Amino acid sequence: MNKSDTFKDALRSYRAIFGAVVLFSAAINTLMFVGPLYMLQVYDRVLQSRSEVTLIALTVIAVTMLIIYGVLEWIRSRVLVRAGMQFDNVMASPLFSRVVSSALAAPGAKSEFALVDIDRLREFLTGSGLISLCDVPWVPVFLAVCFFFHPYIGWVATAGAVVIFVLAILNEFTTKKTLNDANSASQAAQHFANTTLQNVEVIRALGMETSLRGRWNAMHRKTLELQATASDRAGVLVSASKFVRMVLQVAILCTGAYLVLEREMSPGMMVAASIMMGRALAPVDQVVGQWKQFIGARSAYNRLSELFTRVPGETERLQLPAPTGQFSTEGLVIAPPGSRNPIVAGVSFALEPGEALALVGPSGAGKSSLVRALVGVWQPIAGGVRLDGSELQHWNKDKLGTYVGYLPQTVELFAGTIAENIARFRDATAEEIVLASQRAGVHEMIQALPDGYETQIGISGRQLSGGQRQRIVLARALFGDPAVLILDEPNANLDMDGEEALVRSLKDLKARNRTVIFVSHKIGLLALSDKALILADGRMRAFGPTREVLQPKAVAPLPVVNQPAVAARAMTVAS
Ligand SMILES: Nc1ncnc2c1ncn2[C@@H]1O[C@H](COP(=O)(O)OP(=O)(O)OP(=O)(O)O)[C@@H](O)[C@H]1O
Repeated sequence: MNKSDTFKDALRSYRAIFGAVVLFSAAINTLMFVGPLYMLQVYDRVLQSRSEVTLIALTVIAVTMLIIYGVLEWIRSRVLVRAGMQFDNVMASPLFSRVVSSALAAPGAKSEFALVDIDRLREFLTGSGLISLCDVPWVPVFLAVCFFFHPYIGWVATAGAVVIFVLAILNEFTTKKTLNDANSASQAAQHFANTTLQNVEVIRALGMETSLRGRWNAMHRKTLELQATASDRAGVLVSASKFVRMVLQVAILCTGAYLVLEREMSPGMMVAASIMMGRALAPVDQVVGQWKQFIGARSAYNRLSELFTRVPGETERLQLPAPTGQFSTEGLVIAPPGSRNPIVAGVSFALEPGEALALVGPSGAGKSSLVRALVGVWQPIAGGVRLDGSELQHWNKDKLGTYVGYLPQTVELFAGTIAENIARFRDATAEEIVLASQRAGVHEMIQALPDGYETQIGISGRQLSGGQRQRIVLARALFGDPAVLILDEPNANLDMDGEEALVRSLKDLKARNRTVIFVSHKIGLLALSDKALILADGRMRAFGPTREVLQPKAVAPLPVVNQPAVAARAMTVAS
């Protein structure tokens, strides 16, 4: 059962409000007749009869109708504002989950722009864009009234509407591709700038600013050039359509005056017809003016629709009992997201609660890739990973995160306080946070900071040292006391104190029957492992009790290139 199947399903909840807006637009457009009718009556009745009473009565009726018109406009805008909020309520959470899943499955797909797309679509649907669209069906009604005044008037107004509409279509054809290209170029430039700015220190230290600025400038200029081309083309057409409208005003009055002279129409009808044609052309004109937003909203809709189709919603899982920590893999084959070329193949092992497994192997052997599959961020292309006998996919994703603690090779912290980072931004008590940091042996270090647990850290915790960050990330992994801990090079940035704290944490985890898997070549840590798995060239070369596996003779024959590296590594750790 899917919580939210597709984007279109989610949009359906917006239908009732959309229906209300259409109804309001219908009432508002009906009240548009007040102006022309008033003119007609004043010219043809009041001026003819010279009756002030009629003028007052007509004016009172017209003003009353216009008050209703004003109130309806006001209610329509309030309804649209609330619709925007409801749209956001329905869409925001499923969209965010899909953006995360999409970024995992296709890291280069710039999925984060979906969050901008949703704003663009909402602004169109709940702003003047939708109002213009709702007014368009009234164009034929206003034109029919023009024909009712006189066929000549009707034809002039229809010709005007057709010319303005053709200009709108031309606008679409001449600017659509360029605007889309400009949009993509702008996204690419923004993505480049975002990723570049994450590495400002390297940029400054290595003197890369000029070359990177040149690259960004080129991308930025391309966007501007495309936007300028589109705006130039659109500008010609928008000016042409304004010119056509002015000419039409003259043409309609000219036709009306001619018909009055010919006694086929009253002067009141001439003025009313001119206003009526203005009403008929206004929505067409607005749509021409809104074209750019419309194209933007339509591309946003298409991209969101594609995202919601490509990334299915989270399937609701049965709540499985908290795991004891049995962890196993069978014939695991792993490829990076979006690829079918295996990086790691043939990994099978089983661990009982309380056992520690060391993953060893030369650089590029596939250890981090294996770890990504073990924590469920990469889906295996064959085989499976089981926690307490159930495939990882069968566990609720959020719950799995609390049962399996993870320390990635690249230490990333999020903007917030140390306490929030350790608590994984969940609601947590101070006791839970302190317990996790005590278990990670980092409580004293945090307390020694001027703001302690409330220390604000930037995106990558810049004011903390590499070792401090790594120890906080270990506390984050230990938060909630997960049954399984998977640590990718947990000692990479640690000093002696940090390593001692890590060894104590691992001993404590084992003593409390937690299952631990870690990547490391440090003898101090390997000594704590019960089992070892040697990975080389993406293949499992050996698995078993650490003492047996890390004897040189236990390593299966390796391809010529990697044999010396792994053998040397195995010799080192075994000595
Ligand atoms: N996202 C990815 N897309 C494509 N190839 C990848 C991806 N991540 C890793 N690889 C490739 O997979 C291989 C194994 O990389 P991995 O990072 O798993 O090795 P490792 O054993 O952890 O190395 P190290 O000890 O240096 O961290 C490498 O050849 C790497 O280029």
